[in-house]
Amino acid sequence: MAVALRLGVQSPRFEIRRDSSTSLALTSSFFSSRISLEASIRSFIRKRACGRRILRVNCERGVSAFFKEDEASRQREDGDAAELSIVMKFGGSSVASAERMKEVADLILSFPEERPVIVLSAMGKTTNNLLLAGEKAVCCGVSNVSELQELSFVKTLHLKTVNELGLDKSIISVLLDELEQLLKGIAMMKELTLRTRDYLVSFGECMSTRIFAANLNKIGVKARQYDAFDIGFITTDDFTNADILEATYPAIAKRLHGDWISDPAIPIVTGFLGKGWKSCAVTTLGRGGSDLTATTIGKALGLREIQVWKDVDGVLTCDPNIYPNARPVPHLTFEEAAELAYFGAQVLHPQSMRPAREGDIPVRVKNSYNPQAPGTVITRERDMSKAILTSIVLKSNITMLDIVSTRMLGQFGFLAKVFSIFEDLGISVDCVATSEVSISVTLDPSKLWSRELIQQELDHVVEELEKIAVVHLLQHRSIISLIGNVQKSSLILEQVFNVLRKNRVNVQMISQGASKVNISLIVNDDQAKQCVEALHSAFFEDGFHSEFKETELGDNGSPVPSVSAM
Ligand SMILES: Nc1ncnc2c1ncn2[C@@H]1O[C@H](COP(=O)(O)OP(=O)(O)O)[C@@H](O)[C@H]1O
Ligand SMILES: N[C@@H](CC(=O)OP(=O)(O)O)C(=O)O
Repeated sequence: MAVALRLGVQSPRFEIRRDSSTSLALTSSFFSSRISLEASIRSFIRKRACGRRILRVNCERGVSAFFKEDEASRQREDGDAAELSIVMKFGGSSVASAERMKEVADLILSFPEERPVIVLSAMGKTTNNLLLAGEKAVCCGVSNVSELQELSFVKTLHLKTVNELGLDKSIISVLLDELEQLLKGIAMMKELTLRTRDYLVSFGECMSTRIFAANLNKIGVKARQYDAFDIGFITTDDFTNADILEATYPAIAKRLHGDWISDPAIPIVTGFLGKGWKSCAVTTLGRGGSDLTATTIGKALGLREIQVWKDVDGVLTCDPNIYPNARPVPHLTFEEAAELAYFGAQVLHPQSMRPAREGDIPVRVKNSYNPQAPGTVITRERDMSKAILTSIVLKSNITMLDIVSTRMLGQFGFLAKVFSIFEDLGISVDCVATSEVSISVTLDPSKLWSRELIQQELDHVVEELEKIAVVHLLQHRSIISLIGNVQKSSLILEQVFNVLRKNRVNVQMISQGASKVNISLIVNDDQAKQCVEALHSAFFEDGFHSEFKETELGDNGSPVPSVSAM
């Protein structure tokens, strides 16, 4: 039996067949007559409920019917009304010029079977230049704003791109004028607040997306530009480091999905930006926040995959700027990727894994300069049986505090008191090592990403802690985080200490993350780079896995057949 639902001219055609591969929840009396059904339908709406796709068909006289669909039958039977399938995020390095914008457009079109949502960052180094222009505007005087080198850079880059793509400069000229006005306002006020800073950097993403969408339309691919702050990205009012609020998910799903159904066009969304729920002002999600925009859209729309396109062949075994021999890591779990990002790997925004993990949507990290490279796939689980070390992350310029209780051994409540001081002062802690009477902690240098832990704040912490303990403040330290299989921690640590001993490096603190994917070592800043190089060579280049192939014993004491460093 085939039941065809044909909707009016404003709605796309929709047809459902009742066969073995389609599960429909219908009441037979309702579908007794195909003719009356065709006549009675007014509208339909697709949504997700309990992890399933539901089609709600609204008929005359308020009658509604609900259909449960499986993905395969929906794809097959719903050709022209197919839903958005993936999100593709391109970072600043991927869209740094007109040439790059063309290449990215070609790249998107090389996946004709996909119906992507595109998220873009600002072009190249635009964000940094806008921030510098803002800082200089504070003290340069209103009449000198137009001459600011950074403003000229931003103007020239965008106008040149528009020109080279053969687009009308009116798509960005209003924004460029507004930007200059804003900088003059900053110069007049002699002040750059965090709120103004967010508004200032938002011009980068607003311009890149307008240019990209206009270019797609010019080459005949229908695209629609969106400013994230206008379509439901609702955030906290923590300017420069805002958090996405739950209300965002239904709001952006409704807007993007609704527009797509009524008039399909590739959505081009500004990364990094949101709207504060109380202030209604533009907010940003922290540096590199476009990754988070992409994963948020992925979860909101229940997409099949989230792709983040970078300028490297995926997540690498370490930062290629620290050690050029780094290699791509083929597979990571959400946990590993989150830990890696949190402990300083610039490649992913620290919060970006959360929506992907909650929606259980795979994230693929790819290279827009080398699309053939397989990249890194990040999923909920992976086969850890052969995994030892996955990646090494270095975070420098860390402050460490050694806090020793002045009270007797056995005094309870010491840890609680120490942490309540951090809480009161709003200071977040990275690594912790404790004994009954002493505690060592490292302090997050980027604290909330926006302001450095300034000396004044450090002095304040020490002053408070000295009321209950003897405190040693140790600066210029580095955290080397070893992301991997902590089930194999003895093996990892044995190798680590061999390497460090050979290199005459003393570890000052060691901490094993509760997440079970991270061992952190604290060393002096001036020894850190050399340590990372030596550790990378030992784990990824010097036949570490084959060496252990022969000797390593499994959990039950029997030899482990083979091990690999990834
Ligand atoms: N472990 C790592 N793996 C890959 N890239 C890393 C790693 N650590 C740091 N990076 C740096 O991150 C950069 C890619 O991230 P990012 O600058 O955010 O790209 P985009 O601006 O294109 O989104 C790389 O060019 C590389 O220098
Ligand atoms: N443009 C913003 C947001 C961003 O995500 O950039 P990128 O994807 O180029 O790291 C920044 O520079 O922080």
